[in-house]
Amino acid sequence: MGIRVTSEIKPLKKVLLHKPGEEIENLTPEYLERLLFDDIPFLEVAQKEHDAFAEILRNNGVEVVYLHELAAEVIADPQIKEQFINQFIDEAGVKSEAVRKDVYNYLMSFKTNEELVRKTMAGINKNELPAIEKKSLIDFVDDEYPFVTDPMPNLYFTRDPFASIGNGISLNKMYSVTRNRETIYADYIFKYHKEYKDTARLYNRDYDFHIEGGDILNLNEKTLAIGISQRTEAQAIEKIAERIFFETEGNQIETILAFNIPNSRAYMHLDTVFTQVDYDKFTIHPQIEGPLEIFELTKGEKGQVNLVQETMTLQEILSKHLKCDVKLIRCGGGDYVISQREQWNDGSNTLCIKPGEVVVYSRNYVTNKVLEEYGVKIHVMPSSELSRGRGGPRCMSMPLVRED
Ligand SMILES: NC(=O)NCCC[C@H](N)C(=O)O
Repeated sequence: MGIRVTSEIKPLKKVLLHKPGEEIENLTPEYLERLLFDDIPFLEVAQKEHDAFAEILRNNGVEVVYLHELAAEVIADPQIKEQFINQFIDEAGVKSEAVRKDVYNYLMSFKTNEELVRKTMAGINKNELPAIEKKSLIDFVDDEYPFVTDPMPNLYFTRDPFASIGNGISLNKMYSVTRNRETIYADYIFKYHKEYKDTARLYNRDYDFHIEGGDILNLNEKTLAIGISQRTEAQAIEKIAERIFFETEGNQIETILAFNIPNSRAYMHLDTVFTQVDYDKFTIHPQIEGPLEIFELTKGEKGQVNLVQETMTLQEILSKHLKCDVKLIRCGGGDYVISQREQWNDGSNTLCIKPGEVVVYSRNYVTNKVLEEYGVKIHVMPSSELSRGRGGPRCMSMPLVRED
């Protein structure tokens, strides 16, 4: 079936998740900021919350697939496995030949490929490897840093490393060093997995400019919204526009809307500040109502992308492109303190599983009540630990198939 996603709201059929694992237990206060966390979640509870999320999806007819399982299926081929491990070691920045050999042997020693993949995600502590016989200078220049390969604690935000667009994907170059390593799994899945290897790549991880999946919203089959944000550069949007309009086939996108949003962590991605919950309803961070600077990119003549700059409110721009009178539902209702608090825990980051039905975090109870008042059906998931990573249900899911 491959990838098929042309909307934010049509019935969700298949979704990619990653249940957080030991990578979370490899977070320490010193390195939190670099690893883009604000706190250390309690893994056992985070996993239970994540299972509850997956259960809600399954109970609503969604097939759930896990990142480590797809990656393990790919490396069932011994040659691909060897290539994967070597590339993983390169990208983890392991320099010493002796340590590279140890990491290679260690990863090869796992009984199952799922365990191997999980270990690459979790990070390898120095004390897991045999003490190396020091030969080259680099082996002597030891330091206090505990890891040979860093953990990837943000992997449970499957929304960001790649994004489904029509029947293609954008395999992203991420803003941060830590998250860039996450895209290796999608790289292998979209190169080698029998179900996904023919998927068109509308962007690639080796391109120059950064773009992340949380900034990419499929408004409808003809309109894509992308945030120019802390995580996504304007040049990346121009590049993906060229790929979509001129260099790839099979998508129906006619307009790309580039939303210029503030460059700060509070507005990390476009889906941090608004998500669609029904044909004509969005839940939003109250401070994003605008007027906003928006650029409309369309297919021009002779391989040129046409660009029109507009200043419009969020309500006006969404109504124009969705051809209906869009209602914006404010996170936290109208109250300043509540909206700030619930926005901090991704109150406007919902996962729509069919028009008018969304998965939400329990802790955003004020916003959730407002959603119900607007007639939106909510599926509430527990949220005390997962929310510490600063992402909500949309961030924690990558739709692979939505009904047309
Ligand atoms: N789409 C999203 O907003 N994803 C949340 C990502 C949170 C993660 N800690 C990050 O900073 O990248």
